Amino acid sequence: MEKSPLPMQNVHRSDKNVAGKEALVKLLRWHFGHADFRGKQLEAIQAVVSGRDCFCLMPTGGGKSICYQIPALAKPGIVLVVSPLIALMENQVIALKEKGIAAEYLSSTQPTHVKNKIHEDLDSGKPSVRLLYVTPELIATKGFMLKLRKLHSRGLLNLIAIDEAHCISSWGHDFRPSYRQLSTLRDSLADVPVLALTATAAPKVQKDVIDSLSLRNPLVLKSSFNRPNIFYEVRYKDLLDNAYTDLCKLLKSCGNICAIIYCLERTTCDDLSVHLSSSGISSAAYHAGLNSNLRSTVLDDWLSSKKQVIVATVAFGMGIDKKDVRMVCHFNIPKSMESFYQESGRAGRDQLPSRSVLYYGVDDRKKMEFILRNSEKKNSPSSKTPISDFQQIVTYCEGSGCRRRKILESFGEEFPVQKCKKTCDACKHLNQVAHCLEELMTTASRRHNSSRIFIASSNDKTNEGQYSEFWNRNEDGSNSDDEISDSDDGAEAAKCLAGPKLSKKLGLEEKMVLLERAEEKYYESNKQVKKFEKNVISETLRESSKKRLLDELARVLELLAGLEEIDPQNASEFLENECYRKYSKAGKSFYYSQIVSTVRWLGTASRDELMARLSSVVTLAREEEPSGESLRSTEPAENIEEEDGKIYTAESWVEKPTQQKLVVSPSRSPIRLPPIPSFSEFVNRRKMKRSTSLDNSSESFDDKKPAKIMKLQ
Ligand SMILES: Nc1ncnc2c1ncn2[C@@H]1O[C@H](COP(=O)(O)OP(=O)(O)OP(=O)(O)O)[C@@H](O)[C@H]1O
Ligand SMILES: [Mg+2]
Repeated sequence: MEKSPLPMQNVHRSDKNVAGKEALVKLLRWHFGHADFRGKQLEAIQAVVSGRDCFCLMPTGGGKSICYQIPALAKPGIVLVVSPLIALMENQVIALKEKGIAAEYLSSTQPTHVKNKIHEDLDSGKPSVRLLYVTPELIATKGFMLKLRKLHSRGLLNLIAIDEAHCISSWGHDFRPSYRQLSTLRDSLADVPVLALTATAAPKVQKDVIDSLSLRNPLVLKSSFNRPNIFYEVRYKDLLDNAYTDLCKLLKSCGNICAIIYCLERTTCDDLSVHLSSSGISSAAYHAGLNSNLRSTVLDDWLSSKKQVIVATVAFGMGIDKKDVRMVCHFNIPKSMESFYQESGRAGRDQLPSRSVLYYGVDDRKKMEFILRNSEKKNSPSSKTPISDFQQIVTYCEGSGCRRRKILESFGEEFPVQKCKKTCDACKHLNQVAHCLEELMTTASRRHNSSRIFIASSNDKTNEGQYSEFWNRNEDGSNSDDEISDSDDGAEAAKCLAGPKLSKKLGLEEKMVLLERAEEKYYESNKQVKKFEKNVISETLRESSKKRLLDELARVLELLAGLEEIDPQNASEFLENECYRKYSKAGKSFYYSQIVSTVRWLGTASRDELMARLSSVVTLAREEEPSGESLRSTEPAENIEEEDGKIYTAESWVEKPTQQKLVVSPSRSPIRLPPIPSFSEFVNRRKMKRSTSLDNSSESFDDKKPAKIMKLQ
């Protein structure tokens, strides 16, 4: 739809009019339909329109885009917008075009003829484009910089807006090295005003951004980071019978809402999504482990409200502009207050009442500490200290007192508690939260003594007992910090959002090459004695795994009263032995993944499923130890099935529970071991499985229980 040019002609009459409130409000109403400016929008616009640099700190969803979109309409010429994600650029350009505003973006993903057309327009004496979105990489090219200089020399470069400016800072949560190259802008285009926009409130990031972009006497605008429409709440996993069930109930109690659930690991996303779907909640998993087509479908379904709940890693992040997200839930503790704020801030962009729920667990905390300490060790001492950032979010969860205040204080903003107006659990249910914290202390110390804690201690020097799915991926050569930030996923997500046409083949092939190399490396390094020793499943590890299973079993049996026939000690040994039998050859990564899956299964298994799987232990408790004869005749069927190419997971046991009463002593069973797949076999199976599920995904994504696979990528 083309808008009449009337309001623009009005404001172009004189410079005074250009920066005048009345004229700017007119543009806002005319083009965007908003009644008035919000927060500091007007100040930012007036500053840049009158030629001053500006640093604009506004919360997520605060309306930063308007701060450079209105200047593009207020003055002739072009506003150059630097954006970190193609998806972000594309979304904004589409939205602007729908409003009749001439906007374009330039990226390597566009067809050449489209790019050529934009360049022709820029080279013409009177370009029609008002907002040009580009990547930081393009700015760094000589050719494009030359073009900008030409535009500038013709008086056509109005403003340079750096969106998501925190990406320039290594202190920021989304550091992009390519943003560093933007520092050359000031040298080349000295007198073009620069507007830096971010929702990252940390003072060190702010300073870094201002210094890196060489902003001159910038107008620094900071809006309050308070999001009054979000209710903040923490739930304590250690005090819940089952966090999955709790989340399910919570979502159901809210009706058919649109929600995001953030998880640390891809497997949790898959698991949780299956669990929610089986409980009748329309949900889908989203993470970097899915191929780009599937991610695109999941995202489209969620954006169009076909799916209500998206269960994602932090790959699902920047640039997601869905206004009616009513709940953001962190199923695992995030790595910093900054991340938490950004992610929870995706709720309630329409300013309507929304919720942030964080499920806090002591195990999760220890796991994250472990990962962060590892990444701290890898980084140089001068870089950021993730552990100290992490402490803030731990205090948010473990401390009493207003949650909102804790968030705002961590950003250096003072916030009197009475202003919270009972919009966090700690202010609304003071006694209840205090009671939970007390109980948490007792439970945590009891559990610590019983050594059930997942990662024994973050300061522990030994490797034993510190294995998580993250640890597995580390072992396979991946970078744990990448896993937390899923930093590559940003670009992947961008490609995915920008359209299925974008290099999907390339991604897969590249991935395959990398995986094959990883496989070669794996076997090569396996030749080394040291590495081999590292991969051996030690007795200590087996003991700690048994304990972990025992603790979970004891908890489950207490919950499901009436299962006295199952002796937890025997049962935990049986389950551990199952894992050992299957994966002793493959090494501790495989073995431990299986233990983790089994523990997870125990947490969700029904009475019948438990009885079916542990039937041999039940019998064992009542029967005499069998003779060697009977051992051979009772080989379990599920192992034979697995040789037919099934993926070896705890879930495959769950889906096909044996009805046979196995009268076997687990430690003496002559059961045939399933073949251990090579790395590429494993990956190929995954690939085949995915493409099959992709074929069926449109009609039956929900109905299918995706087979759980071990984390190797
Ligand atoms: N003055 C205004 N009045 C009403 N709505 C507004 C106003 N300014 C912006 N909005 C709306 O607020 C929403 C968020 O705007 P925008 O995407 O610019 O936020 P942002 O600050 O860039 O957030 P993020 O940090 O997530 O990128 C949009 O839907 C936009 O239309
Ligand atoms: Mg924005």
